[in-house]
Amino acid sequence: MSMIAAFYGGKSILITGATGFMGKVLMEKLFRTSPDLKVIYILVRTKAGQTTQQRVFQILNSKLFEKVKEVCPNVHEKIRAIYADLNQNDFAISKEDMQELLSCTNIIFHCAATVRFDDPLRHAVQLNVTATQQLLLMASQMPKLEAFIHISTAFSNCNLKHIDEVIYPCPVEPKKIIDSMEWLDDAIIDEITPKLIGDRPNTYTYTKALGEMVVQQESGNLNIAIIRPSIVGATWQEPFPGWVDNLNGPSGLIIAAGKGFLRSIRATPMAVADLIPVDTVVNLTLAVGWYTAVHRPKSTLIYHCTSGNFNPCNWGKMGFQVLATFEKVPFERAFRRPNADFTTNTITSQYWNAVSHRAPAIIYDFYLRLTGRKPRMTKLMNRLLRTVSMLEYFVNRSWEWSTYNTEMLMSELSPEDQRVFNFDVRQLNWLEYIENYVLGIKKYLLKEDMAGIPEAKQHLRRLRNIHYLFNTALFLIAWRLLIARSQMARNVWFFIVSFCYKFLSYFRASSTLKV
Ligand SMILES: CCCCCCCCCCCCCCCCCC(=O)SCCNC(=O)CCNC(=O)[C@H](O)C(C)(C)COP(=O)(O)OP(=O)(O)OC[C@H]1O[C@@H](n2cnc3c(N)ncnc32)[C@H](O)[C@@H]1OP(=O)(O)O
Ligand SMILES: NC(=O)C1=CN([C@@H]2O[C@H](COP(=O)(O)OP(=O)(O)OC[C@H]3O[C@@H](n4cnc5c(N)ncnc54)[C@H](OP(=O)(O)O)[C@@H]3O)[C@@H](O)[C@H]2O)C=CC1
Repeated sequence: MSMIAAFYGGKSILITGATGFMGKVLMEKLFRTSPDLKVIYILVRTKAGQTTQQRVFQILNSKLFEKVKEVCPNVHEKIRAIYADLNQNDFAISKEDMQELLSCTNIIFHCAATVRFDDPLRHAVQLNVTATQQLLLMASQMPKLEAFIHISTAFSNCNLKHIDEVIYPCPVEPKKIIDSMEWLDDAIIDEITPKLIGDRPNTYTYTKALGEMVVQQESGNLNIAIIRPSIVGATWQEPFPGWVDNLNGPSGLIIAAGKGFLRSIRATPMAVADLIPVDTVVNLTLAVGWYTAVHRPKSTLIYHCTSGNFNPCNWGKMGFQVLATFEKVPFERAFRRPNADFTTNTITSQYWNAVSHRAPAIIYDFYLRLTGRKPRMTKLMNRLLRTVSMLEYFVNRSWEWSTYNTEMLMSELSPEDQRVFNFDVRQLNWLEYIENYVLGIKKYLLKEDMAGIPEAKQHLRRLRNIHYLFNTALFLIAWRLLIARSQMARNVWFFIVSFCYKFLSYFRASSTLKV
């Protein structure tokens, strides 16, 4: 019997960010392994015209939850969606709901965050710092609370090369930052943002670091742990391989490459691609929840959920395997044939951006205009290149994360728990994982049918022929222009033609002799 699964039985669990990528997998695993848990409270806001109930209904009826429905048929009754907006005071939770949360919650998993790299500082602080502070305040009023698990990121201190399982202070206290957001206007905040984030690349990593400081400062008597995952990718094993439902991390770029939009990227092939499957993160999170509640460590423990020091994969290997998978299972209606060149040189990268990205977009838009349609490719390409430029920071560096606490926890688990809540990435086969990841993107994100693969392959063959034709035409035109202008080019041309003529004559003569 799994001790961790048994621990969550009968518990009331509060999850923030349950509608997000990680939150959904966390809920799924909890229901599947501990179907006798009492209730999962989730804080949900309304979005895209959907009520909180409709959002929950949609999640429970998704493919991800198919196994859960077999193990826990009454899952609908065990999930309690509470309307909440983490941007509002007291999260805009009603008095009755708040009362229930305060009096019943046993465990909190705080996953909600804004993960956008370019969020204005005010918004990122509100969600990643102030909301964390408010949740801690709520937690301190929960008499039955056993553990508070905060999800941060391994990149919260990405300005350092070696990162230990400790909280590193930021120069300005989070409380001061929170206060200043109340009275500074947006223009001034924008002006001071680069100074505040310092050598971090964006507001996301900076505010996640501030969030950790808040957790440390406001922990009081709470039993707290922090989890720092690296780049979270599709599921490795559970509930099935390759599940993914958003464009964050590498997923968006894999689509862009598979559809032939992204053909080159400024990335260091030997830099470590510190990907971590989402089910691995969830298994570690649940194990940490159990350990923190049962063993009550004296201080706040931080757990790095990374792959680099256990089983490293680099961007070159990843890119190669992604392309190899496109050969077997191409995406439908590609714009160009998939091909991704990694370059470390800024000038080469700019050259490829002009030749492989902007020029084809301009030509295609010209074609759209000619055929009476609205041009759109240049706009799309500009957005893609902006996205790529924001991710470049992470594909040109390697980090070392110490994993003492994660390894300690692994050794504390029973063999059964090590199996059911496996977070040992040494067992992960990267080539298989990346192939499943690409397949998962095709199935669950792009919703493409596997039956369409022959047609997609046919389409790629057509694109290859167009590519050859286009290059030949371009070469002939360039050559013709050169011949018209340069005596040297004419001489070379006559030399080649006469050489070919002599070769053919010799070949004809020798074949006549044989007869
Ligand atoms: C063979 C090749 C293989 C290549 C593999 C190489 C992979 C390298 C990947 C490196 C990843 C490194 C991630 C590091 C993560 C740090 C860890 C964390 O904690 S961080 C936690 C993880 N957090 C993140 O990863 C957040 C990253 N994302 C962002 O911060 C923002 O989306 C944005 C600033 C990039 C764009 O903002 P903005 O312009 O305002 O626009 P919107 O947001 O509204 O979207 C615009 C359009 O772009 C689309 N799209 C969206 N995302 C991506 C993507 N990743 N990619 C591509 N496309 C993407 C989106 O669908 C939309 O399309 P459409 O509707 O117009 O057709
Ligand atoms: N994905 C990754 O690569 C990594 C993620 N992490 C961390 O893991 C955690 C989960 O990330 P992930 O699941 O990928 O992120 P998602 O963007 O998929 O999910 C974010 C969640 O936060 C919720 N949320 C955002 N704003 C509000 C708000 N104002 N009120 C209520 N809820 C809100 C979202 O709700 P809604 O659906 O309504 O928008 C959603 O449920 C985050 O803390 C992130 O920093 C760490 C490392 C890597």
